[in-house]
Amino acid sequence: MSDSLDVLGILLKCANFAAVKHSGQRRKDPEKTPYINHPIGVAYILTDEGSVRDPAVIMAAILHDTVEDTDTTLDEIKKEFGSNVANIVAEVTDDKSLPYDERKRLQIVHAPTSSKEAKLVKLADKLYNLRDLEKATPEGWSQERVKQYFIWASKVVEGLRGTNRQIENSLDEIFSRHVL
Ligand SMILES: Nc1nc2c(ncn2[C@@H]2O[C@H](COP(=O)(O)OP(=O)(O)O)[C@@H](OP(=O)(O)OP(=O)(O)O)[C@H]2O)c(=O)[nH]1
Ligand SMILES: [Mn+2]
Repeated sequence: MSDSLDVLGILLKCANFAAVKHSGQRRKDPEKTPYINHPIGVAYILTDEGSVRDPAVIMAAILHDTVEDTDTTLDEIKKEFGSNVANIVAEVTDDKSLPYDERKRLQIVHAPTSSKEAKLVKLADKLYNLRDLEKATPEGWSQERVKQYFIWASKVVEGLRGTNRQIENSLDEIFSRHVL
């Protein structure tokens, strides 16, 4: 009982931390959805669709864009949530100082050698973003850019396979509609 309460407490600490860090940020959809909907939704894909129960993976999912997109540092994540969670977040964090094309290329290169925990977060992140892309075109994106994102995401997912059948099946359904 006290163990499960500890997990609940730490998960809500994570959700609160991410909400504070992402506050003020919006998604690129026409409704300008609060950004926090994305990390919460990625974590929910893992529990609800992927049947993932590892708290470190769920915590990393909630935190997965804080270092990339806010002033959060990996040291801060390590201090608040431990090195296990911080290491997963590090694996799913792009180096924003690199040019766009290089960042995108490195995701394809690094996918196959990622840890299982990082692969799970990456799979759920891609599934969430591809579902968003099917719903609405992000502000300022051309149809060609949308098409290229589907193709690029399918290449990243190639390197993440053999990790979670349910999530991979959902991704394959999307790719069958968009990637020839
Ligand atoms: N589809 C979609 N994406 C949106 C929306 N609003 C924000 N995003 C974010 O945009 C990112 C994809 O856009 P890009 O231009 O390719 O990437 P960039 O932000 O790294 O420059 C995703 O980042 P990410 O989560 O770090 O993932 P990834 O693309 O790096 O895998 C996604 O979360 C939206 O309305 N729809
Ligand atoms: Mn993300």
